[in-house]
Amino acid sequence: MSTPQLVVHRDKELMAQAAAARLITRIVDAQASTGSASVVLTGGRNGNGVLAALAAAPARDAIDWGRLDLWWGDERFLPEGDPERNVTQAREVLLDSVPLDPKRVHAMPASDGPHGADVEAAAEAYAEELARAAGPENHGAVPTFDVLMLGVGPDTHVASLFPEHPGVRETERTVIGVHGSPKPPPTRVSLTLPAIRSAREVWLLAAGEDKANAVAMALSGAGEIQAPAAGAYGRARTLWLLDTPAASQLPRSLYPPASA
Ligand SMILES: O=C1O[C@H](COP(=O)(O)O)[C@@H](O)[C@H](O)[C@H]1O
Repeated sequence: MSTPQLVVHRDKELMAQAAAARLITRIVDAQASTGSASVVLTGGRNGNGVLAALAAAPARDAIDWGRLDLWWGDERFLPEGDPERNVTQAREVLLDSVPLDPKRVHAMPASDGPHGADVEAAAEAYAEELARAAGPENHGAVPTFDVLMLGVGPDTHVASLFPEHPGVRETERTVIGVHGSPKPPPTRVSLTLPAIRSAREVWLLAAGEDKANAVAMALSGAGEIQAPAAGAYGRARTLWLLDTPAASQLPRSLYPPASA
């Protein structure tokens, strides 16, 4: 488990641009040292903000897009192409404009896919896809994720793991079907906390005043059942990327010294 590090940026635009710059560097470094990189994307406003900033960054051309694996932390279980699906939004803001290898874009199943409306079967299929990509060095059922990004909801949810919901208590499976999500749509697919915690680096993204309470709660010792974001950390690094409004309720003792 790595201790959370906080970086606070002036506003959400700068936070997204800085996170995109950081992501480019991380991907290029991973590709230089191992030949490929593996990144887990998040949906939501902040996740899409980072992807839009990445699309606009000239340095994006430093990435070898054909040697990048993309996975998702969660998905809204809706038909293929639905505008509310995280993958649809990611395609629109970035993925359709870069030369990815389609075989390396691991979208979570849609509700009109091979498993139909059976979200448990869809979750199991994604768990199998992850397991197939895992190597002997992974000691587990998921491949090495270089970076796993998570948006933080105003209620402290990450991926589709909601406070006090059954999914946040999962300790065995890597992927679950989520029923009765408090945030629409009610049916979702999500990585679990054990899968999230297998990542090398976990980056939590939160911008805006509506996230301030969640950020303060998750970083002030709340348990992961009440505050799922508190249970999201990486093996080597846990980075909270915030803007000033999202950091506004943090106790001064947690506020990073270099932030303004
Ligand atoms: O529904 C979801 O919400 C969270 C947070 O979204 P935000 O718009 O409040 O930043 C997101 O991380 C997750 O991937 C998504 O499915």
